[in-house]
This record gives sequence, C-alpha cells and structure tokens, in this order.
Amino acid sequence: MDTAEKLDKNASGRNHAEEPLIDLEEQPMQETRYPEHTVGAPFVDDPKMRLRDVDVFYGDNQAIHKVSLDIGKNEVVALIGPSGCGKSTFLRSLNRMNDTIDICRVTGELFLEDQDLYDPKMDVVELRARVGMVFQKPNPFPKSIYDNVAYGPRLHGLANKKYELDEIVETSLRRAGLWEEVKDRLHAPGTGLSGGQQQRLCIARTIAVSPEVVLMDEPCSALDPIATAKIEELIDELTESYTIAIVTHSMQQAARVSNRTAYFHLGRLIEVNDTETVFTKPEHELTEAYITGRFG
Ligand SMILES: Nc1ncnc2c1ncn2[C@@H]1O[C@H](COP(=O)(O)OP(=O)(O)OP(=O)(O)O)[C@@H](O)[C@H]1O
Repeated sequence: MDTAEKLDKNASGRNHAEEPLIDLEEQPMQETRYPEHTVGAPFVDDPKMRLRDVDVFYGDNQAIHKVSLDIGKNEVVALIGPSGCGKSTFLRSLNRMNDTIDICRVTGELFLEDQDLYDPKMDVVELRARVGMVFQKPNPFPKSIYDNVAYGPRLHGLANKKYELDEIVETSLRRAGLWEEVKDRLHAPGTGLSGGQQQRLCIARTIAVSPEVVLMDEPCSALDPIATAKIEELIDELTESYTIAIVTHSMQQAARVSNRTAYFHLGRLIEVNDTETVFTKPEHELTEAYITGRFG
C-alpha cells in the first residue's frame, strides 16, 4: 500500500465522534508547542531556491514567521497545512507575486540559485518567466489556444520566425499533455476548453517560456477526479525538467506527487522531510495531528 492509500485508509477508519475536530481559532496551541526551528530536513545540498528567515506581513499582520527552506533541483515540494496557515502567501513570495498587493511586505533572504529575488535591480517580468505560476482557477487569456501559449515566447522574444513559434507552441502543448486534444483547433478560444483542459493550457503557457521553477497554487481544486489525475501525471513528467512547489489541501495528492513535504501551521514552517517520512513518521505533534485528521 503506498503512502496516499494509507492516508485514505486512516481517514476513513477514524471515529470522528470520539476525536472531535479542534477549532484552532478557539483553542490556540500553546506557544511552547512550536519548535524553535523547523524540524526534519529543511535544507538540501545544491538547492534551486534558498529561502532564509522569510517573514511576510500584510500591513501590521504577520502571515509568515521566519521560514527557512531549500527547494532542491528537479524536486516536487508540497506545501500543506490548515486553511490560513500561509501556504499561498509563502508560495507567492517566491516569484514576487505578492508585489501586486500594496500592503504586503516580504523580508528575509530569497535566492534563485545565486540571484536575490528581491534585489531592487531584479526584472520582475523576467523573474516570473523563470519562476512561473499556475493558479487555483484556470485563467486562460481571452485569446486562441495558440496565442495563449505563444504569448510568453513573443513577450520574451524567444522565437524569430513563425515556424520557431509554432514549434514552441506544439512542444509546450505536448508536454502539457494537451496537443492531441487541441491540434485541430489551435485557433479556437482557450476559454472554450473544459476546466481540466484549460488548466493544462495554463501549464503549457507557463512552460512555453522554459521556466526553471513552476509554482502551483492548488492547481486541481477546481477540477474533477479525472482531470486531477491527468494534472498529477503531468506533474510527475514535468519534474524531469523543472523544479516544482505545489500548495495542496489534499494530503493524498501531496503523497502522490511530491518528493518532499513542508507542513505549515499558523504562519510557521513546523516540519519538512521526504514525503514518506512526513506522512508515516512525523516528528512534530502538530504535523501528526494534521495528517491524522485531528484538525484541518
Ligand atoms: N491580500 C491579503 N491581505 C491581507 N491579508 C491576507 C491577504 N492574503 C492572505 N492574507 C492573510 O494571510 C494569512 C495567510 O493566508 P494564505 O492565503 O496565505 O493561507 P493559506 O494557507 O494559503 O490558506 P488557504 O489554504 O485557505 O488558501 C491569513 O491570515 C490571511 O487572512
């Protein structure tokens, strides 16, 4: 039985009447139950992204507290934790998507290899091509399927000739597992595709500019189980070429797609380890309580 199946079994075998869900807002954990440092193995040799002491504030409200984490090359890191624990906020700080929120402020060291993401000289458009993002809700542009994928390569001048652009569009759609379904209607609107196809189109659009890292913020939450399975297969294939960080509410999904899992709790990174260890032998009591379904 794999880790995802064990999680399913645990969840279905529990007696919820005997173990009531804990409302975190009403019963905050004792301060002493937070580890002083993230437990497990937050750091790797030769990381793709090196993040140290990251704090994120919305005005006076601190959403992320001193998070330190490495994201390794060609690995899939899953960010999990209860609603509001700061997963999306942390993810969005990795390609400066939080810059679009006026009251948001990010401090700490955030590096993509040897480049400081928050260096004032950093070209943010360039950064978002290197660190692409796929959102919760598929958001194709109101353009044709072809133009959705060609948009980034055109913007970044990646193709000089029409045939070069055609090649990028075809390769990206193939890698996103969508080519066979759309090759005869490339000039039809992207918004006319099904939800799952639209999400694969958004993945094709992201990878068309050859990013180094792909950030995914709950990419399957608006999809049915079949479309979800396709995206999960795709994540597995994409990891050969890209580094991926994915926020997910589904522990089964984290177990299926990721190599490492990071557990967040009220803005703190409690535990990080290889996914199997986090789900079968969590070190910290908060991680254990979450993965066994005692709160969430
Ligand atoms: N634009 C914003 N302005 C002000 N506060 C925000 C904003 N976005 C998020 N927050 C706050 O930051 C904290 C973390 O939110 P975030 O959305 O990152 O958590 P999350 O773990 O991704 O939650 P969910 O799983 O529900 O999506 C929450 O307290 C939230 O209210």
